[in-house]
Amino acid sequence: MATNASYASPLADAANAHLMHNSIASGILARLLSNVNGWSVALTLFLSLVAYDQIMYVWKKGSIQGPAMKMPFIGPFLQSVNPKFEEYYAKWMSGPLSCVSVFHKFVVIASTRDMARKVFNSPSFVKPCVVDAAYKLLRPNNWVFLDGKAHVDYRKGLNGLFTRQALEIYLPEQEDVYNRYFAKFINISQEDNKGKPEPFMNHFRELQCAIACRTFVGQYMPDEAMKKVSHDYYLITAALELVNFPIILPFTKTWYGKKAADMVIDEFAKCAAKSKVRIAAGGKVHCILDAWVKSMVESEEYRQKIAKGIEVEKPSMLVRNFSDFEIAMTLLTFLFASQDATSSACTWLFQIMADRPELLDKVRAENLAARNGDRNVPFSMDLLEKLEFTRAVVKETLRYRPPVIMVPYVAKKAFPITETYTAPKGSMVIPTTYPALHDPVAYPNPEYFDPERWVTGDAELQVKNWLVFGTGPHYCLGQTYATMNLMAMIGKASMHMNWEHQITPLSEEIKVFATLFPKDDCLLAFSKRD
Ligand code: HEM
Repeated sequence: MATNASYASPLADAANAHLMHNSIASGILARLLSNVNGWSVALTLFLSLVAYDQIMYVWKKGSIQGPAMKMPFIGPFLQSVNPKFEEYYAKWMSGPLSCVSVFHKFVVIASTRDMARKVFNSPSFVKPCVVDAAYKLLRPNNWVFLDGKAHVDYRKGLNGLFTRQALEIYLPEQEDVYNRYFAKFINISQEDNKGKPEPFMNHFRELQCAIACRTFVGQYMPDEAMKKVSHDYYLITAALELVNFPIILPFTKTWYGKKAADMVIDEFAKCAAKSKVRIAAGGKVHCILDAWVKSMVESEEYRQKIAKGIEVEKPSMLVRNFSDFEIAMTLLTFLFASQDATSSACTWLFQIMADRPELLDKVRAENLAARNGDRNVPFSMDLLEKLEFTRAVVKETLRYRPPVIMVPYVAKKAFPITETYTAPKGSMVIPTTYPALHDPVAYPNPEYFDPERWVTGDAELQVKNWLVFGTGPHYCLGQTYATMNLMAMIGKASMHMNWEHQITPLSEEIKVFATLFPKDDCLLAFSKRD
């Protein structure tokens, strides 16, 4: 039957319709595809990624200050390669919280004192991340990246290396370095330069590296190795930009930095091996490494006696045994934390004293009086503690030109910094120190260098603003040592040397090389003081 013959079930109809649609669609697709080539696919993909990158940026930025759009992918990467103090300053002034996005990194900057303190004091939300490249250079399993209890426990084992009693032991090594370097400075200025000033920033970097190495590892490191560490450390600093290219490419700054860091770890590991032998043989403690190794030996003896059931007094610092490599990694963090900051403070201190002779005269008079008129009296903690005005000069230098202006942290989870803004998980959150230290309420007339504010003024009471060494669980381990070292340095220099500063239009301008330095690298000429 024709009707029956023509009968088709609804299913069959649907299948036919589907086939028909398919053939139409494949026709359209074929026509579209005939216009598609590799380039248009790549372009579409690229534009989608650009759009995704922008949308994510705008979403993360939320209500805080920052550019409305970001430069696709790289953001202000080129600016961060050569950071300018003025640009940072403008960013801090733009609002209490502001942001940038460089490559995949979203960065939140906490500018005001209270915002900065909030970040420093929120260990349940943030942990230090240093900068990206630091993980690669210092190694990801370095103690400075530990968090929470593991960090507190590790740090407890290091605190004993920086007590007043311990710091006193390291003074003779430091005095020896200052004697040698001051003689060298005079020689450079008088013999090589015939009294003409030259930039001293790099000499100060070498001096501070020598001080650090002698304090950390004493005489275990030969002079030649120390010079190499000082020279190559420059490459480590150069590698640590706020944001680096994500992978280490050969012959880039990070590549050279990594090689230098490996070399420094290797040198420190050799020192650790030597110290273990010497201390085991009953040698005296001369440096931080010796003090640490000694506490390992004492802790081990204690554990063995307790295991045998012998009652003994617990050592003040109970630590486990560390391998030479572990010790070397930790010493590298000390160098990493100290080298740039102390070099910066040292450079400003010499410049500021030269530019303000009336203050240098006061430092001189105080140092001579504390040494009972004999300028050759060696360093001691008693002596340093008498130097009230010298301490004020050092503190004012650290306030006026804080070496560390920003401390990168990373948000471990979404971090509600204010009621209206939450930093997304994984973002870099950076508390700044400069605005708090130049806050006119805490430090009236903040652009004026005034040590008296620490003596007769109330600067000492402004503890909330004193962020030079950070605050919270990661505050600077070396702050007492650093302050004492700078006091010892400038006091001793004032006893034995005169120095002239050639002021240029760039002397008071600030350049950022990890820390702050005068833009002209501080042109000085030293001479012997009779
Ligand atoms: C003028 C010199 C120095 C300045 C301005 C300075 C400043 C700082 C700052 C701002 C922090 C971060 C603190 C935080 O996150 O709350 C820090 C951490 C640290 N500093 Fe210093 N520092 C100086 C010298 C030194 C020296 C000489 C050492 C020597 C060992 C040192 C060892 C450390 C260590 C180990 C940390 C990390 C502490 C931790 O994570 O627990 N610093 N420093």
